[in-house]
Amino acid sequence: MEPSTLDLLGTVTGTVVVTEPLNFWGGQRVKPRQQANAEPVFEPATGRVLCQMFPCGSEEVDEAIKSAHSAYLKWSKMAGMERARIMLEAARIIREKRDKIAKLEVINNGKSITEAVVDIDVAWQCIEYYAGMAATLAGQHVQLPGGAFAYTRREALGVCVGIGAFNYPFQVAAWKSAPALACGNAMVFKPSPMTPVTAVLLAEIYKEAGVPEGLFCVVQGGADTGSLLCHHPGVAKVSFTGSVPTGKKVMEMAAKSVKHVTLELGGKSPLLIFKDCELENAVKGALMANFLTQGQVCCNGTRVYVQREIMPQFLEEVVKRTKVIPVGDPLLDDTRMGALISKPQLDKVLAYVNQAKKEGARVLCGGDSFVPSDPKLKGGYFMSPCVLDNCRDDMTCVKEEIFGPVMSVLPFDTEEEVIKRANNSPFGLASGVFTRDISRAHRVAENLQAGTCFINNYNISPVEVPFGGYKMSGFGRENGQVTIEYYSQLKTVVVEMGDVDSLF
Ligand SMILES: NC(=O)c1ccc[n+]([C@@H]2O[C@H](COP(=O)([O-])OP(=O)(O)OC[C@H]3O[C@@H](n4cnc5c(N)ncnc54)[C@H](O)[C@@H]3O)[C@@H](O)[C@H]2O)c1
Ligand SMILES: C[N+](C)(C)CCCC=O
Repeated sequence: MEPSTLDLLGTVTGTVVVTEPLNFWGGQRVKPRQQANAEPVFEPATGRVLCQMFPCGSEEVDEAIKSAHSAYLKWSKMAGMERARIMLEAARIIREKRDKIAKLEVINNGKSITEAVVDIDVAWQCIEYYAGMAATLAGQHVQLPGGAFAYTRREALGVCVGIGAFNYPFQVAAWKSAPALACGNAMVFKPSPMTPVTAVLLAEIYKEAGVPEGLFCVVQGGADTGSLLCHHPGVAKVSFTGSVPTGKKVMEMAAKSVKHVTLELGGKSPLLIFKDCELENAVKGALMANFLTQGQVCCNGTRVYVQREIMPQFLEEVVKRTKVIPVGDPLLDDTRMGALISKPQLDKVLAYVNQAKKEGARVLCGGDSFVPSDPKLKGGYFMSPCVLDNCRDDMTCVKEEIFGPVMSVLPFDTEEEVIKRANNSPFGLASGVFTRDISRAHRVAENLQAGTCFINNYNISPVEVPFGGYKMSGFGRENGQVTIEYYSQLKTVVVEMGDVDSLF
């Protein structure tokens, strides 16, 4: 038997090679049927090939969906308490394997181990949270005239597809599968082709916990495989996390057979810092809003509006702290920023910084590619975190999602003005406000057009609270109680107790 990927992990950056199959259905890893279109997957910290990703074709997608469907038939008939018990066991196994899963996530994604450990914790917490909800799913009883009555049943949808982005590979798989499974659905999950290695671990964990074979399947691939999933007649719902352009295509494909859709898309979120804020917290909040996962976070507050009177103090402090962020080997405990996902992504982000300079922004720090002193990291996709000043609302760096460690800072004068400017964006994923004025904080939260508003903090997303977008950042929600509604449907049963009163 081949050693498990997790056994390979007593190791350091630059040494892991993944050779095991990364597809999973029918209760086991499945070898790719054809090797023709293999794509190399890179370790971002070194630029070395970590593994090959073999995209699934139509027969493989079909097999996975059939396998998921047969599991769904069993799983959806189980009591909520039975499903909960198995999901709690899955959460326990993830907790037990947390450090190893986190390590593999770092090797494939490039984020720091400190962050990856939190991501894996959030993943098991999400499964635990929805396990707790599985037994609470219930309908309503409605009394009708003449002793008749009706009741509602909250039923599963069937086979749901999850399509993930590269920035939170394991966590996204958990955020999608946990509510899906709690409601009695099965899921076929397709990770990003750049981060294929950890979703299959989740599949193995669900299996070990006792789900029916096929309940959580993994198919690998990019746009073509994703499109096969979105068109497949055996799929009831697509939950997509990714960019706006791809999200539009997913919605279009799903519309052809009227599938349910959840879209978790991109953002360009505003963070409003008022002069009455607690400045040190506001600076820390701005760093949290911009530099997690090398800035590749959908809800990042990348438009930082600072009230003019405190701009000099804010800039001095934020630049001082940005300059000392330790960038380097993501597997080291002291590292706080690892490598971007790919060379093209690094080049794209650096090009955004150059464009910003051409349009009149001033680089206060960072914005260059970075080569750590450790020779094994010389081929990695690192850059120094960047703060841009002199920004205007019409600049590309303020309008477009950069998806890299680049903070754009803009001055403002009044509350009314900054709310208008903050809302002048097609995106609406998140927002934030720092102020000591409690009335202002809630007024601003009410008036910002975004799915989340953080008051006096940023980028904390406990699994108990819903997460999702307004406007072009998408619709539907992940996490929180409400997500149950996005993975279930309501059946009404009407019961006559007397004779039929026919008009004919
Ligand atoms: N709102 C959220 O919760 C959230 C979370 C993470 C990332 N994101 C967004 O994701 C983007 C970055 O991730 P990315 O670069 O992986 O996004 P992407 O849109 O390039 O890819 C996302 C996924 O879609 C798949 N895909 C590509 N073409 C497809 C098609 N035609 N049909 C079906 N699937 C297809 C990809 O293979 C990948 O799995 C950013 O815009 C970011 O803001 C949003
Ligand atoms: C866990 N965060 C930081 C809220 C990120 C959620 C997923 C967005 O990319």
